[in-house]
Amino acid sequence: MLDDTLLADLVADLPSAVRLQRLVRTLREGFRCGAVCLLRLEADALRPVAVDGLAREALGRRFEVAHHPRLATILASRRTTLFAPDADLPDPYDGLVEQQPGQPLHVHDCMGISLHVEGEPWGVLTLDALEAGTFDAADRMTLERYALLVEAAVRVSRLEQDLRALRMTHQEGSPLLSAPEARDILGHSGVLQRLLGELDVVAASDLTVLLSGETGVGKELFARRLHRCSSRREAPLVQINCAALPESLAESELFGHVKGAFSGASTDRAGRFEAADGGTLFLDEIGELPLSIQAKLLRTLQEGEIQRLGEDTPRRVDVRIIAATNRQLADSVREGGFRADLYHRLSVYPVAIPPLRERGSDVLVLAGHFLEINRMRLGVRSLRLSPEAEQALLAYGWPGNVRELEHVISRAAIKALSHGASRDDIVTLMPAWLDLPVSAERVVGAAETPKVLNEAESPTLRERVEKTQRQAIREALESCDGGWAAAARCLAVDPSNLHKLARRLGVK
Ligand SMILES: Nc1ncnc2c1ncn2[C@@H]1O[C@H](COP(=O)(O)OP(=O)(O)OP(=O)(O)O)[C@@H](O)[C@H]1O
Repeated sequence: MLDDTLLADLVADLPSAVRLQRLVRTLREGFRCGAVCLLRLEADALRPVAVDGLAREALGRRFEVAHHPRLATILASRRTTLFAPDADLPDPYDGLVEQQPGQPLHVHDCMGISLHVEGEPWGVLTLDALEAGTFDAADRMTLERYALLVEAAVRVSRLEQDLRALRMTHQEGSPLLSAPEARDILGHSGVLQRLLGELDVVAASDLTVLLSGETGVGKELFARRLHRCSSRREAPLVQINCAALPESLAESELFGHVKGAFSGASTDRAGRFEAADGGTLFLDEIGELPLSIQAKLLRTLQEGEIQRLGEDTPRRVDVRIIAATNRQLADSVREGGFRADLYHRLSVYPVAIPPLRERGSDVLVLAGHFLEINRMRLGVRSLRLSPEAEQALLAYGWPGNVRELEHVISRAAIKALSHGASRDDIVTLMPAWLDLPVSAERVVGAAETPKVLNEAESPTLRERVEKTQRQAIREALESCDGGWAAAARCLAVDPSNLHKLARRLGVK
């Protein structure tokens, strides 16, 4: 019966995340245990990719193999490892297994097996039960048989991913992306996953990207991912925070200087543009750049050349720009604090990163990630959230977004310990430790529910790109008083190409 279900899912046309999720559910039902977790090996850590019976925040955890002897033991063997109920090795899921009222607090039976795909260790599968004696020698053998099916499911999912990446390559004429390894942006919500999909495509395009979003939404992580998924990934990603740049130093920081250019310039020095040559320059907090420097930046973007301070000859640079802002730059343009032409030049491909309160239960996945970091940092056996604390996190509005969540969890863990919680037990964080201000409670409204687009409704990539191109051309024309030559310069494209493109897009 179990074999039939697993085999049917293996050949069914399912998204890979759904296939793996169904697989762990089927195994949990088949083994009648409390929790099943499929973890993928990434460098020195195991990351859950599908769980059933564990708290949702488990998906945000990352278990360093060196700190989890049970997982290390499972990984080291090709056979099933069965831990005796009284084994004194700490269980990574202590406190994370969903419990029925009256069930014991700690996991009692645990077994697991390592998984190998194409001859390489891929990860592990673990099964946990809250009652001692749930697993016996026969289960051990059965798990070994099923491990082959799980490996097959993983291989199918991987092939599907490769195929999708390959299709994208043909459509876009770009090199194969390394997207599967770019996994540092945690979250499973539809709104985030769609954005990441879009980001991986735009990464390969070499377009200038303007990332916008509230403070703490992860703009820097997105910029890093864009670089990592681009053909420039082997070249440097150079970052500069425009808000921390005094006007007097900004020009030399960005473009460099020669000896004697100003008092204190004792040697020639390259600026960030030259440092990023061949790679990406990330201009963080671009909205804070002084107006005088904005003009120089615009010239560089248009001409692909920089001039070191004190030097006459320009130097060519090949740099992709990613800019980020937590301001409404269009408002800054209207108010005169930001140049319209630079704004259009930067927002060739604008990406709005949604605030945390619009990402549904991602807040729990991220909380799991920060709980695991704090568990290790503080040397606690297990750190988890009470159901009430989970509700409080889901209900809060997160004006400081992920950064605020990170601080809230770190603070709560320390408070719990300083109020007497024992490091050797399961430390459960209660709402009081989270200390969330009541004023920022989230108002859940229709606007916050991410709309799930079906295939028919969802615009294709080409439609999205064309829409953005149309908008960029209109805005450039508007700011150049309808002058095509000036608009072409503003967009850094050849005027005849601009005419052709505008005709094709119906702008002309
Ligand atoms: N999806 C995510 N997964 C994991 N960590 C995240 C995620 N988003 C943000 N973070 C973490 O939250 C913190 C804030 O992120 P980041 O500095 O990228 O935000 P930002 O949008 O650039 O903020 P600001 O506008 O204030 O500079 C960082 O520690 C980052 O690693």
